[in-house]
Amino acid sequence: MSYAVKEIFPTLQGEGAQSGRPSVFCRFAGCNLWSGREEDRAEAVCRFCDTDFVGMDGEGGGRFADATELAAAITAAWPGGEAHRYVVFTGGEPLLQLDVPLIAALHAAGFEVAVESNGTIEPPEGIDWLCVSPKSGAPLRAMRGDELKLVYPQPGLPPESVEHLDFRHFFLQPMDGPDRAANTAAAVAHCLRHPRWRLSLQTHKLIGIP
Ligand SMILES: C[S@@+](CC[C@H](N)C(=O)[O-])C[C@H]1O[C@@H](n2cnc3c(N)ncnc32)[C@H](O)[C@@H]1O
Ligand SMILES: Nc1nc2[nH]cc(C(=O)O)c2c(=O)[nH]1
Ligand code: SF4
Ligand SMILES: [Mg+2]
Repeated sequence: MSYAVKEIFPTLQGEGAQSGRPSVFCRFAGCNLWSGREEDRAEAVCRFCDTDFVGMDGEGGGRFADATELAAAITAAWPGGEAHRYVVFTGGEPLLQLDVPLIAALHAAGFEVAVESNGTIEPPEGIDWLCVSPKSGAPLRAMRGDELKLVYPQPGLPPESVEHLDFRHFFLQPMDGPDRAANTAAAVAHCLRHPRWRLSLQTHKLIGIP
């Protein structure tokens, strides 16, 4: 299978339990919950997205013919040595494209493989770190994983509705946008009253890195 990639870049994981970890981000093009076009946002299932995942025109983006070719590009973007290699597949929705051959090619190159998913698609075998971020109005099919990262608040998707699921970590991430300050205060208040939940800040935005 070939892969449509928006961008590939090294940075620190900004969110969740792996926050601060050196990573290569591979952002796939396309999502099943929004076209990515501003004129479609108001009618989309997911309306608060902070990301441009349209096209293949970003840094290191393009069409990759097979798993070997994409794994080589990700390896070339890794800034460190042979140890602690970590790739984060995101998007858009990475589980529209991530498959067993690509995971195998990255394992062969010495990477741990992490995924940021909206949870609507059953994940392939072999993912080392699965972050699921459910979306109100979308079916949730990935009901276990390493971290559940709920963008907060989402009308129709209260934390209580997902906190029984089989995850090691539960995070509330304040919804960025015009109400970010109020959303952050509300998330802090919820965590204090419901200590199963911890706060995830988008730390890359705070320090101005990608
Ligand atoms: C751009 S999404 C891509 C991965 C996947 N489609 C998903 O939604 O999980 C990456 C992460 O950013 C989160 N996110 C998107 N828009 C956000 C916003 N406005 N505020 C806070 N987090 C946001 C998502 O919930 C997800 O955890
Ligand atoms: N630094 C950094 N950390 C991130 N964690 C999840 C991100 C994403 O867009 O999936 C993201 C991102 O875009 N940048
Ligand atoms: S599911 Fe993820 S990539 Fe798709 S629109 Fe929502 S936040 Fe953006
Ligand atoms: Mg992001």
